Amino acid sequence: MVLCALRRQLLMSGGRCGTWTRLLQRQSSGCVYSGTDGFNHQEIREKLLAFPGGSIDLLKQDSGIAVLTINNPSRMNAFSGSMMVDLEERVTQLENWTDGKGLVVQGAAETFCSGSDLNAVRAISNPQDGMKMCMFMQNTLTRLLRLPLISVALVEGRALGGGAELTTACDFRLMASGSVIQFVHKHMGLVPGWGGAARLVCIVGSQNALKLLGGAVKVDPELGLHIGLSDGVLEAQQEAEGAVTLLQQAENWLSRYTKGAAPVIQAVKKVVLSGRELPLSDALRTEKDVFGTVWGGPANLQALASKPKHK
Ligand SMILES: CCCC(=O)SCCNC(=O)CCNC(=O)[C@H](O)C(C)(C)COP(=O)(O)OP(=O)(O)OC[C@H]1O[C@@H](n2cnc3c(N)ncnc32)[C@H](O)[C@@H]1OP(=O)(O)O
Repeated sequence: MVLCALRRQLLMSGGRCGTWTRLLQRQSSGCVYSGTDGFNHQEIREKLLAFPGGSIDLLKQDSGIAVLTINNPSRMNAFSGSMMVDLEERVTQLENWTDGKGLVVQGAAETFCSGSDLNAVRAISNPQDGMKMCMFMQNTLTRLLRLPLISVALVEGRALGGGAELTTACDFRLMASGSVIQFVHKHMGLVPGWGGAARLVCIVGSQNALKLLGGAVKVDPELGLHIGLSDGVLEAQQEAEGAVTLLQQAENWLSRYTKGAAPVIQAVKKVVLSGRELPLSDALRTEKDVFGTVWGGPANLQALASKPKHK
């Protein structure tokens, strides 16, 4: 239905073929770039695999909350090329997880992620390869943000450069005390390229985004909360019996939004996503279609049978 609405809208406005094709593809695949943009997925995948190291680990749990771990501790969880490919594969697994409701994205060994692996960056420092890597990561992070799961980045230690961008590809961010999110790109003679600037503007507004990027500002938990980049602060507890780890705290925080049947939670994410990304008339049509998937469904019938009072 969304495709039909888009098609109608573009035909009526005399939309150009390229724009039309791009919009249709974007809606159907979740990706930003495809062959029509000169994006050769296989070619860039092979280039990235030439820079190995680390891994992206996925743990799907019976609770419906999965944990995705950026794992390259000897480089402060910097993204090697093979980790970029790994991330894409983990996102595909999550897209196919019918029982999924939530996702926590964390870094291994008490720090989040220090961005691109600078060794790989040095080796592919020509603009053509840089843009290919950037398209690959934009596609993957856009698909991550569009997952029908409610996601939260658990930021411990540092989230720098591409690591800061990764936090913006989650629905929420929780910062541990002492943690820092910093878009250090300016200090590297760069701007964000993994979609982090566009997403940051949506999260904190253009004024704050300009300050954060222009000043490469270190965002601590207090500033994060103040500008709306962070949705909560977590305190690490001394290791002892009954102590709750930061990951458990993040899962508890998320569970208030993931309580309930998976199709309903996934539907919640879909209607918010379409409201965020589509023009109003298309978002309304999507909302109607998603509504149709839950109306009269098992969770709806069960709720009706229990004669609820919402006091
Ligand atoms: C579009 C994407 C744009 C980008 O992401 S550009 C990359 C932005 N990130 C950076 O520039 C991070 C540079 N690194 C740093 O500032 C510091 O290493 C950092 C993270 C503050 C940690 O400082 P320290 O606690 O003092 O630890 P350290 O410097 O000794 O680091 C430990 C080992 O990790 C390595 N490392 C950290 N960040 C890395 C990175 N991004 N790529 C490759 N290696 C990285 C670092 O070289 C060191 O390795 P080694 O022990 O010297 O072999």
